[in-house]
Amino acid sequence: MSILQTKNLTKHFGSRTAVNQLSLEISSGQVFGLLGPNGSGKTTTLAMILGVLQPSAGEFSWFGQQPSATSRQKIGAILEQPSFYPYLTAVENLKAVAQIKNCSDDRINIVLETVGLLPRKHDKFQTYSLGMKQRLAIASALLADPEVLILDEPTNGLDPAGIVEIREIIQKIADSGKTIVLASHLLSEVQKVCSHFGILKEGKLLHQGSIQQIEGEKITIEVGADDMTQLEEVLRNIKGVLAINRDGSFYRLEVEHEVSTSYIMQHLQEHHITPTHILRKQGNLEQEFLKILASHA
Ligand SMILES: Nc1ncnc2c1ncn2[C@@H]1O[C@H](COP(=O)(O)OP(=O)(O)OP(=O)(O)O)[C@@H](O)[C@H]1O
Repeated sequence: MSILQTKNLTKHFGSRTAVNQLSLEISSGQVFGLLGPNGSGKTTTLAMILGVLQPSAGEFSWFGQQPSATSRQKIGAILEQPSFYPYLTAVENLKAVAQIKNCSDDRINIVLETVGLLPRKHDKFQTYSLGMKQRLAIASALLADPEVLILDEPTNGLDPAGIVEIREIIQKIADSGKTIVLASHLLSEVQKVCSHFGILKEGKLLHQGSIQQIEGEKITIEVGADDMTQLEEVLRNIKGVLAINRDGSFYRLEVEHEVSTSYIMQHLQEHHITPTHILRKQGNLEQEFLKILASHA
């Protein structure tokens, strides 16, 4: 089921085009990563689909319908760091949020459990670490039990342990059946947590696809040796090697999935070749990202 569809969504700020004819589709259950460098239009896109910013042109629909107050109620979002009261506890802060959102506060313990803050629920907000503050923000976005959760740079400023915690929480929320849209400039974060992604550059959507498709892509093995001519001859006769391309001091081989480095080594040893370099690489978002950016340079 289509959760969000945008058609030629555009936002101009004066003469600057922050989002340029963005058309994308997000389906139910996806964890969709909107990926792009700083200033590429991620926050502006999220602000438009949340009804915070008026698009200059284009349109979008939520749950297959025109955006409305009812559709907005099914969306939980953290666009900016929410302001919590420093002297209130997590529970007291969430009670205040429930009042503002006009929703019941009977899910407070459930959402605190989801973000791992139950044991600290009676501690004041000001005693929280940055990671805990971010987790409380996610809890507040989940309070009204939304179908969709929207997060802008959820791991910004966190240390590696904090990043892992947020990633696990996002995974848990996704496993519970919610659709998640997150903006990030961190490739590894998007690859680890997202099922689908879109790449924005200067407000334009360059690519939209699934992470699985990238990870299932061709395997490459880099091999170098002192005698590159002899190496090439041997490589050409190895079964499972699909293509050989020279890249500086090594060859980049496209290989079938079962081909391992030890299999290549075995063949090289039979011909008394000792590689100076051998490395197996599976398709990853970084390579794909660079390829896509290069093709739009
Ligand atoms: N209110 C505004 N007025 C003028 N220009 C703006 C405004 N908001 C954003 N912009 C510009 O629009 C472009 C896209 O900004 P946006 O914040 O959407 O990008 P982003 O990908 O979210 O980047 P970041 O990761 O830095 O937040 C930038 O050039 C930015 O300077």
